[in-house]
Amino acid sequence: MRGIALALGAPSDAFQGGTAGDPFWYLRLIGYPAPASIPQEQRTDTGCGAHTDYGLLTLVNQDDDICALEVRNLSGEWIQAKPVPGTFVCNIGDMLEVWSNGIYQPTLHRVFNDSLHYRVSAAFFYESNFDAVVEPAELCREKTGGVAKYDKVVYGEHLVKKVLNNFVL
Ligand SMILES: O=C(O)CCC(=O)C(=O)O
Ligand SMILES: [Fe+2]
Repeated sequence: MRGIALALGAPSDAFQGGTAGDPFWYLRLIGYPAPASIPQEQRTDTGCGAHTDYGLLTLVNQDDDICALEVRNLSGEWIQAKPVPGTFVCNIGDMLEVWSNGIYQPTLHRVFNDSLHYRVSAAFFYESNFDAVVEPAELCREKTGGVAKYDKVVYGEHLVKKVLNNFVL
């Protein structure tokens, strides 16, 4: 995050304090059973539907030998994010989009394990403070025509709204 702040022309500690000084981070270990082990009638419910991540930045470590994560490119095509051993997939989150006034765009992604093996991923979500009011930073507004393209968002409210919409409870 320090590198991203510097790249945007901000001080390296721009995400400290009220924005992400007390980050609501979480680490999820996610299991994706192989379809063959799931009863036919439940198969469409498995995996992870298309979404963008909610916070600032996500680091995903996926099984080396199973292609299941797909990302949508700028042409609207779904392409595989093939695992590269020893690396992490890095996803930009919604809060970084708002803060940067759209300079950083979150990538839509989804997961379906179509292999013969159980897939595991470890995803580390680096998020804003739960009660942070995130809005386009002034220097990002200046770089993008001077107008805020996004309304203020309370991160915790955004998180709860998306979780309630993305998961079947
Ligand atoms: O399992 C993966 O590769 C990604 C999971 C994911 O996108 C998420 O939990 O937000
Ligand atoms: Fe995700």
